[in-house]
Amino acid sequence: MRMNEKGNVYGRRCQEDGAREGAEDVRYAVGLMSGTSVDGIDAAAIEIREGEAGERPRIRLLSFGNTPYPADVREEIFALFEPSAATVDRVGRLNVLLGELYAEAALSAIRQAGLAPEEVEVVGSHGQTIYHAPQPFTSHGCDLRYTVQIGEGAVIAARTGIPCVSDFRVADMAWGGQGAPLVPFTEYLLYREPRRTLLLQNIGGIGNVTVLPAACTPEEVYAFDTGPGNMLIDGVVARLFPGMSMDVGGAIAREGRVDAELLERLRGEPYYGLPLPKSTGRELFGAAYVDKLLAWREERGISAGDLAATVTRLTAWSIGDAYRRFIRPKHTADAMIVGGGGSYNRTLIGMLKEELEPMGVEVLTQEDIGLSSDAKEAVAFALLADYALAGRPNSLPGVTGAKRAAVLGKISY
Ligand SMILES: Nc1ncnc2c1ncn2[C@@H]1O[C@H](COP(=O)(O)OP(=O)(O)OP(=O)(O)O)[C@@H](O)[C@H]1O
Ligand SMILES: CC(=O)N[C@H]1[C@@H]2OC[C@@H](O2)[C@@H](O)[C@@H]1O[C@H](C)C(=O)O
Repeated sequence: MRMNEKGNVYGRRCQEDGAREGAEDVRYAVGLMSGTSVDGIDAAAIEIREGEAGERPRIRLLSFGNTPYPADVREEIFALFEPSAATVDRVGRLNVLLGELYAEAALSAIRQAGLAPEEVEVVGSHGQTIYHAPQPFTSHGCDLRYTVQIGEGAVIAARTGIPCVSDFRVADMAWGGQGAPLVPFTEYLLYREPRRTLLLQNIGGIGNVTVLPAACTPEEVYAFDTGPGNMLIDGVVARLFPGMSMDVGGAIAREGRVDAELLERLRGEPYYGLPLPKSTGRELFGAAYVDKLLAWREERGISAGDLAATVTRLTAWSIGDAYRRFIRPKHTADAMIVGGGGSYNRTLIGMLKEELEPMGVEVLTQEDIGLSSDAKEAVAFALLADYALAGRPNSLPGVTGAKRAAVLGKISY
């Protein structure tokens, strides 16, 4: 497991705070996240201290690492995004293989944290989304929606000897919700402030934003997917720059020129205007969308670098557009804190500042506030699992559109 530099820095900060406390008032949990960018397995070991009633829990990151997927596994995941290829036997095989890889990543994070598996109360594993269908369809008089995350929790529990909470999204859908985004529940717990309205923007494969109005109650939080995060940038770079899977630091886009006409066409995507709540994924912004982009590039005769610059600008624009359209009419934000791998794309962050700072929103990254952009979602799934294991509701129905809050996650002992 490659330890993340920021995770180590955070770990050192924790050490400086003093030795970890005894087991009575402290719990340890591990969170595993494999997101839509399919860059591998993020694993975080955290310490949770329960506050007094009404207080927020206090979290410390003890270790964090990202284990890239083996190349053949990554290829198989991408293959299964295509529903006709995702036959039951292929999905079944990958489900148990991912369970094994997730268990290894969890054990590695536990070792790095200096813990023994017996000290860890729960592993929360998001799994790998291979299909997400939040728009309801009707069958036999029932309104149905579905989402598929694989990486068998029973395998994780068996290999680690620790209860595992997995498959979080389906319970929210069972109550009529989008099943996403789920991280806002933890953002409400950990980031809300009495005087400032904050936007927590994740730029992973998909982009999603959480609005935490100053002194908000859980009911006042709202969140939604803004559109592509790094998905189009990665898609274009992988197809046009052999051997590359991302625009490291935003170097390619920095050299390119935005094609105004293509940008205008891309802004017309209906998703951006859809009302809340809403969520999206590779079903819309995946391989078929990148094929379309490459065809338009040919048609307009623009360079590979210009296409990368154009989709980077589109991504920043979609986040600014989401603020203008859905947030500013209700709340004036003081700051946006960006997390996810997109934080490391300096060109994207620069463009995001150009979008938001003229509207008075300061743009910061998780690192700017002393945390880790990489670790944030893995930490969130550790905390969601801690709630699930205790049978405590861990969802925000106002965010997902569900009829009620629920205990999300299935427990494998
Ligand atoms: N140094 C870097 N420079 C530019 N981009 C980077 C860098 N590091 C990571 N990224 C981008 O971040 C992506 C991974 O982000 P992240 O791990 O947050 O996504 P995810 O969790 O898989 O997605 P989601 O949150 O949508 O489920 C990579 O695919 C890449 O595009
Ligand atoms: C179905 C699915 O996996 N959705 C992811 C995806 O990646 C980002 C965005 O789209 C968000 O809605 C969600 O993940 C985060 C972790 C969430 O649920 O908050």
